[in-house]
Amino acid sequence: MTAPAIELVGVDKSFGPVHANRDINLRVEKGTIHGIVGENGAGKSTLMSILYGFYQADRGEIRVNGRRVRIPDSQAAIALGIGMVHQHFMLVEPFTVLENVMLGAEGGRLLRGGAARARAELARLAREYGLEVDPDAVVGDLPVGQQQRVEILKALYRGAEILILDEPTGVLTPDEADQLFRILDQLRAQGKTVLLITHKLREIMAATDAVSVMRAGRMVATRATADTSVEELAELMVGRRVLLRVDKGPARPGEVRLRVADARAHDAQGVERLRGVSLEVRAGEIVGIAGVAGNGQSELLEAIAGIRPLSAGRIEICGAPLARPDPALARRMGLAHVPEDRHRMGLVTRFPARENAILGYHRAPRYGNGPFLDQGRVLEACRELMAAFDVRPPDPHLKTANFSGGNQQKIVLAREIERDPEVLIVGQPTRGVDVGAIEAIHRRLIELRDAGKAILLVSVELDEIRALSDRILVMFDGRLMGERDAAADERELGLLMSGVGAGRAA
Ligand SMILES: Nc1ncnc2c1ncn2[C@@H]1O[C@H](COP(=O)(O)OP(=O)(O)OP(=O)(O)O)[C@@H](O)[C@H]1O
Repeated sequence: MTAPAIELVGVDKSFGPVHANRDINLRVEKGTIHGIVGENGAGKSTLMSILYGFYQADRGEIRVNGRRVRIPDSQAAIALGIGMVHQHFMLVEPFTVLENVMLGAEGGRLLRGGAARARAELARLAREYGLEVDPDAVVGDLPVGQQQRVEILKALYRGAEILILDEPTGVLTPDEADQLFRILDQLRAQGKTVLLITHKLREIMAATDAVSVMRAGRMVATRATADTSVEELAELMVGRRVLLRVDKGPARPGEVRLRVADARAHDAQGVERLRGVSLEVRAGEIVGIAGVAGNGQSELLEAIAGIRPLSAGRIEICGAPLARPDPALARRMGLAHVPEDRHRMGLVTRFPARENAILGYHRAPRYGNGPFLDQGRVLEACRELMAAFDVRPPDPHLKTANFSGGNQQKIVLAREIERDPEVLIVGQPTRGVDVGAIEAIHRRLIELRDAGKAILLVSVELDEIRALSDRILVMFDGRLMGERDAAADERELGLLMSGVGAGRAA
């Protein structure tokens, strides 16, 4: 019998009082795709970071291909044939694909071969694994799906036999995700081993051979994928049954609270991203915007939030025009905004959680009088938010960067949602969030709707749009392609999302 590609025995890791990995045993067979699932903060990224040499385990043994190894840093991991595709890509944007792939690769290899050899090797890898990318393209100009291919190519170029992918589809369009899974299949067919971390249980069911479940730092189960189900995995992760559907009654829409009239906006390069968008959201309804990422949804949210200026058109919040692009003004008019990209906009990760919990709201009277914050009140508010959204650990003093990805997302959601806004605009509310937390977030959004709030939801997850929305608008190429109700046929929505179909929304 061949030795497993990876074997962990009794791996343990703490960060101060946080026991992130507890006595982990794991066996990953060679030539398989092995999924790792678990709630936010369960310890998945920590475990992968130990394998990639970012962190050192406090105790335990790592075996690669049957041999006991030490992995003091990422160079050592690479030398052992372990490659990592990060959630946030580690590419140098102004450099070309070829330069990025060569960058930091073993010096000797470059000297012997030079760029021509690297180019030939890149072409071979691209052919073998279906990883086509233009070697001379500037990485910053590529769509995320292609940037991710560059990350994979970089790992393969360094001789990776074992690839770790941490939530690789979070930022991908459905089409890009399909392509990624085809690439993973090819990698497996060539004998490579893939470790896949994802919150999307459907991906686990479709793509993996085996799946291991983590809960509160422990490895609680490993199953052959064929022998398990989404329901069982969800229950193993969360420790209770999870409602995978949202229950909601009919909407009772009231007054118009958000109006966008013929909005046009450009990006930094001068390209028109919003090409005359008009929509209304009433009190007591959720309007969902479906669409493949990059069709103007982000620009629409930013314009409404007062972050991006309009080149034409108008935005009204609670009956009054938003006079100028100013996020603080939009907030005072009754708007709350959960941005799509929490790293770029929602959080300052080097601040402790308590500061992020009031970010943008620090002038509110409840946090003190005049220019001085009442730290006691800030702490109390932060603790309340953390409890309402089950942020783990519920420690207001912890640096935000040290929360797991999903828990960072919960901090932003809690801050924006619990301010009692009249209008809530939310981008990708459950990206990177575990099934149990998705259930809670969805329930909260429906409660807010039923309490008479107007909610505009942007999500690339069609399931999420269909589960929550009372009306669905489909966005394509900076325009709204049509309006459908929540019972709309998935295929029809899919066609509208790809720009096919008529019936422009009012
Ligand atoms: N550098 C660090 N310092 C302190 N605590 C940390 C650090 N890194 C991680 N943690 C803590 O370790 C625990 C496990 O985090 P980890 O990122 O491994 O979770 P995860 O399962 O990957 O979660 P998610 O699904 O949200 O990405 C969390 O409680 C987290 O706050």
